[in-house]
Amino acid sequence: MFGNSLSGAERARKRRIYAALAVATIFVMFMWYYSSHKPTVSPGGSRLTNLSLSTKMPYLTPNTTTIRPASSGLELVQVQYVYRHGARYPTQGDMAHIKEVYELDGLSVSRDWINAELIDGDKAGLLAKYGYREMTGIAQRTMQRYPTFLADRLRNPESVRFVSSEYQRSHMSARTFQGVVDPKNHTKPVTVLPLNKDTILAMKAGCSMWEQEKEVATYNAGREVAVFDSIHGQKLRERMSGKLGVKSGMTVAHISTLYTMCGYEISLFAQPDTWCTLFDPDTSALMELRNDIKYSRVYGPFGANINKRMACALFTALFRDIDSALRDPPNAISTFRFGHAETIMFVSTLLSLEQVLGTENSPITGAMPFSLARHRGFKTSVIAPFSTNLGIELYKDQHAQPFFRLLLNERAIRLPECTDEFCSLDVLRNKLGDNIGCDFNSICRITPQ
Ligand SMILES: O=P(O)(O)O[C@H]1[C@H](OP(=O)(O)O)[C@@H](OP(=O)(O)O)[C@H](O)[C@@H](O)[C@H]1OP(=O)(O)O
Repeated sequence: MFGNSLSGAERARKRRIYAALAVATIFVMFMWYYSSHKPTVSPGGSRLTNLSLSTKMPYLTPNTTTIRPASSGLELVQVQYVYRHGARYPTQGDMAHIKEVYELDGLSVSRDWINAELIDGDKAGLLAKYGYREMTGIAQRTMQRYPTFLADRLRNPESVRFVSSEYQRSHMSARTFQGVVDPKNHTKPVTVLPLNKDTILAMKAGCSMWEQEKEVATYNAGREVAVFDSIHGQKLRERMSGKLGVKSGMTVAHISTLYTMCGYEISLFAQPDTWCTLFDPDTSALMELRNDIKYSRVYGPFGANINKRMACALFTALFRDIDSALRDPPNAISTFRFGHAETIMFVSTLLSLEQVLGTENSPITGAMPFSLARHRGFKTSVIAPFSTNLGIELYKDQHAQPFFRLLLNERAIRLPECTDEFCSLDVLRNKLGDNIGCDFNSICRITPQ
């Protein structure tokens, strides 16, 4: 009744069904792998990305609905924010590296990958279109976060101030932010700190001791990057040379520039379809790790001890304003300060925020397993993207006891010494210790041996 033998036609039909199932299975598996490894191709104009782009990371709008309002017993007295400027064009140094890649022997990419704006010296270091947009969006959300507080304070033009470093990118970020917060121009013009007097925003500029220590940090970072390149370089070179048609001469340093170019393409032009197609999320995270070997030593917790002091003049200014506000709350001054990537990295280093931001905080080395590195607290795409910002909110309770809350990139963070994000000001004052009232100039002075 149930003969074992199938007719020839039935056998052929079965073979076709099995073949179709096999093809479908392979297709489904490919689509799963591709979708989990390809960079997010954002809709036109959006800069959303799943790539880790280090200090060239665009500022991604946070979900600010997660910010808890203060409990009814806490009255907001003052807000102070410190920012890196918005997305900017490459500095002269980066433009030179980009030009070198454009001129690589055998480079074969389509014309739209060669973006002249990335090597236009007239634009070097200037705030870019998306940098203005970042600042506008952050200012709008700031107004929404403090709807009555800022409106009340702006009635007294003296009580909201804006300060920037001397660089155009910081100054124009401050002016853009001010234009949104104070459209009627009640407040004073942005105070621009001359570079040779700026100890709080472009603080590295005048610090000889840090400059001297930077040489050592850069040397140490170079040794670790060499270890990194010895482990990962071959695979990276094969991947990139194959994709770009470069026959020889591509170094890992060139690949680092390709990675930087991807960051600028996304941050400045919302363009994920050129150099960024060379990087999947894991490769971009690996390149960020290579960068963070350097940044964590030059500016971060794994370099010279002076890195832990470099934000002391800034915190002295912040606490000068906090103590003044506590003496006279109705006339408290809220200040918005606009600096650079290192401004926030030095703040993070002084506060040891890497311990808040990650579970792995051993020195970032060239041989660090990626499985460990992905959990590190010092990650530049988190701490130092364009427009990165740290806020200090000052409150007093019904007994006039002062409390503070920190926000990093519009998300509340809790110091390990605090039991809640709203925390006694004494905890922050004690944590900062003699960084408040420090003599920055003597810290930076090189004492003759
Ligand atoms: O993106 P990073 O933090 O590296 O930018 C640095 C600048 O370094 P560069 O982009 O050239 O690699 C650095 O410029 P440099 O000419 O001094 O090397 C600049 O001083 C520093 O403030 C960072 O620039 P930004 O203003 O934070 O974007």
